[in-house]
Amino acid sequence: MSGAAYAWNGFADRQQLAAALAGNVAARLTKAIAERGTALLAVSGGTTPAKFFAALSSIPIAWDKVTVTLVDERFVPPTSPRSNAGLVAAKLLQSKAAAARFVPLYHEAASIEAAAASDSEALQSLAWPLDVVVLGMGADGHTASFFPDAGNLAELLDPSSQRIVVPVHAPSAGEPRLTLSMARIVAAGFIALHIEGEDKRTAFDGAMGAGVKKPIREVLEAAPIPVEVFWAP
Ligand SMILES: O=C(O)C(O)[C@@H](O)[C@H](O)[C@H](O)COP(=O)(O)O
Repeated sequence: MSGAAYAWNGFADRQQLAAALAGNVAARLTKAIAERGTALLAVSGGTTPAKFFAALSSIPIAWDKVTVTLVDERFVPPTSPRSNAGLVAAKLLQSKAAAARFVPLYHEAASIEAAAASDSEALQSLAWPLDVVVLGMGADGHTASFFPDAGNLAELLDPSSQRIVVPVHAPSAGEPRLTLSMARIVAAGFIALHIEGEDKRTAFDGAMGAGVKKPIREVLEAAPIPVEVFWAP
C-alpha cells in the first residue's frame, strides 16, 4: 500500500506561489509561537526559494522568537555562491525576519563527518520537532541531500534514526553535503515541497509513479501528515 499522501497547490505564476507559501509558513510559525513560545523553521537552498524568502522576510511576525536552520547545506563557506546559508542571509534574514536567529550547518571542520557530528551536538538544543520544513526537489527526485547515488542513502532515510545532521557523499551532488536526517524532516508539524517549472512537475509525477522509489517518494511515504506541494509553471 502506498502511503504517499500529498496535497497539490498549483499557482498561475511563481510570485503568487511565493506569496501564498510565505503566508502559510508565517501562519504556522505564529501558531507555534502562541502555543510554545518559540518556532523552529528549516528551509532548503538551491535556486527556487529566493522569491519565497523575500516574501516571508517582509511578513511581520515575532521573528525574535523564530529559529531558522537549513534542511541541507553544501560543504562550502557562506561566501561561496553555492552556500545555502549565504542565500538565507541575503534573501530571508532581511527586513522583518532580520530579527530571527539563524543556526547554520556549515562551519570549518577537518572533515564533513566532523562537521556533522558537531552540528548534531549544536542542533540538539533546538526546540524539536520542527514546526515547519520547506523542501525542494531536483529533477533526479532528490530532496534535502538525499541524492539517489548517496553511498549512505539507507542511513539518511532511516525512519527511526536518532541522528540530526548526517554527512553525504554523492557523485551527483557536486560537493559533500550536510543534511538533516529524514526522521527529523518528517516529524515536522507542516511539510511543504516547493517546486517550479514543467520539468519538476514531470519529475514529481514520475517519482510518484511505479518503478524505482525516488528519495522524494520515500519522504512522502514516511511523513505521517500529507505533504503540501506548492507548484507554479
Ligand atoms: O542545497 C540544495 O541543493 C538543496 O537544498 C536541494 O535539495 C534543493 O532543494 C534541490 O536541489 C532543488 O534545487 P533548485 O531549487 O536549485 O532546483
